[in-house]
Amino acid sequence: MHSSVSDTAIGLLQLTWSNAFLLLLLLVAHKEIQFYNKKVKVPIVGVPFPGYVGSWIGAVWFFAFGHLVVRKAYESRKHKVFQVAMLERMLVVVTTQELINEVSNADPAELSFYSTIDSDFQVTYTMSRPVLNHVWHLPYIQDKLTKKLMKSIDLMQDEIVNACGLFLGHTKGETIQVNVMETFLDILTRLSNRYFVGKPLCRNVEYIHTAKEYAKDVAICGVFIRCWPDWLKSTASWLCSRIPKNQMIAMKYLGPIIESRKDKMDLLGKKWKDRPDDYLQWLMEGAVENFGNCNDTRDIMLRLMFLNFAGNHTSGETFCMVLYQLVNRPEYMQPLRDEAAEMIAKHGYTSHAFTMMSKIDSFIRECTRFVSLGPIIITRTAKIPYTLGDGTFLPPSTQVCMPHHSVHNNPSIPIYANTDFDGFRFHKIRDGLLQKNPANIQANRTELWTATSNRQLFFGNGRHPCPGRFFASLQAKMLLHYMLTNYEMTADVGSSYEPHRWQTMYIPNTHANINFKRLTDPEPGLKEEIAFDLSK
Ligand code: HEM
Repeated sequence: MHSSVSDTAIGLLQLTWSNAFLLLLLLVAHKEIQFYNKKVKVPIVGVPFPGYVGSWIGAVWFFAFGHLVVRKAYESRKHKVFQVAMLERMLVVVTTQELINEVSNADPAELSFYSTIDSDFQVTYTMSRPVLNHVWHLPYIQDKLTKKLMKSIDLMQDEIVNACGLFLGHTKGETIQVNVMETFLDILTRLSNRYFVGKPLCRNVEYIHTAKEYAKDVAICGVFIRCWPDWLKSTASWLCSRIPKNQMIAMKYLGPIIESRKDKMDLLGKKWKDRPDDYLQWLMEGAVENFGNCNDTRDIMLRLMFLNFAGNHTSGETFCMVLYQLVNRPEYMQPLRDEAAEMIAKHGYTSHAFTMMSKIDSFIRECTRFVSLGPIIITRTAKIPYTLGDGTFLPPSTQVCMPHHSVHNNPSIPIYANTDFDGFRFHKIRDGLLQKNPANIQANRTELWTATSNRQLFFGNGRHPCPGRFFASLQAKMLLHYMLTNYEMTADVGSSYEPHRWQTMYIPNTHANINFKRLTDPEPGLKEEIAFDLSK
């Protein structure tokens, strides 16, 4: 019975009618208990009529048209707080700036981020519970990982040159058409893993495939497992065999590296001068700091895979979303190239030069505002009975979130007054400030993509803003700059660049292609390096 969820779905079709009926009954009973136990007294939107049957119809409707339900309710301005019916639970949405602030900044003992992650991704059955129970790995992301990238951008550049050469072509004049999602998930996973585990593992095809698929498998299995009552979850998780399989593959590669590094740490201690400077090493040293040793190889592997879960698909999907907008708006390409060339001429090929590329930052942020990765964000779970500032009572286990895509398109918020696409919207704000006062050194930091606030929610806000956002931002800018400089990118006339939208997700179109024509000669040694990597 060891098969993936999709295999299982096919297997379920072969079940007898009586078994299928029993399964359906269990699901219905589970939803009924969920619906009545967590009844919140706020208007339900997107349901044809109130009550249990209405919530079922609403849930099916929300599955298909969740983005429209949320947008319509937000734009109607009728409710400060509303709720929507989902297949497995109700979801409360707050809409005012005050309530968005309140929920983002709430005490985690009252409105919890980790309980949401646990319940959405069923962490106990997918990524392993200890990874969430004690998040000692977290500070290494915002602090060490970002700093490492800023001071060693040569590693990122080296990986970008290699990955683009391999996937997008390295012969001058050659045009290659690629499937964007597949290709850029591979590229982004390789780039991040250069800093997570270093070379050569970051170029190992099987490891990168596993690191890339991990997030998708966890997300799909999380949705599948959470539909079942608690007592059936471990049986349900038994059907999600791709996660243990991926963990085994990750262990096959990471286990020996961890063991050999551990031996050196034991042998040489602080005298080990040329120790690797990557996330894996920081994890091992963090384990020693926290527990006196790093003997739990599996726990270290799981934490590294957690980072792959958190960082790869988010970065990959965001980048695809940006590319789709760019090839459909080619008039932005030259101004982006010109600004990048100007900044590099002024500041050298440094992280500072990329910080100063205001137009690229603005363009990326505008794409994420205009398209986005889903209608809602920052979901929190009530750990205790909680009363919101407007008096709305949330029983324990209620999930509450905010409609970021609607907020980012709300014309009554001054920076979004004109909601049409304007790639240089945020650049113009910074430029305006500098025109008024050229000595204003803060101007360059205003309204950056990585900023978080109650009107810029893409990376979260309040207590749990994404700690990987500075890494993701610099990585995306460097990759985009390299592509603009070395390739002509054109839309494929046969492709649709509309995202797939369902329930609370927008996924950049997985079938879309883009044409890449190499404009420059390959970097010295690139052909040989790629040939060598491929021959292994
Ligand atoms: C464009 C890419 C990315 C996007 C859009 C994104 C978005 C987010 C969001 C929305 C949250 C949750 C905020 C909340 O609910 O309050 C989050 C959390 C998180 N992100 Fe990212 N992220 C990205 C890239 C990354 C990368 C590259 C890493 C790691 C290197 C990373 C690591 C994390 C972690 C560990 C958390 C959990 C934070 C915590 O426990 O407090 N993310 N991210």
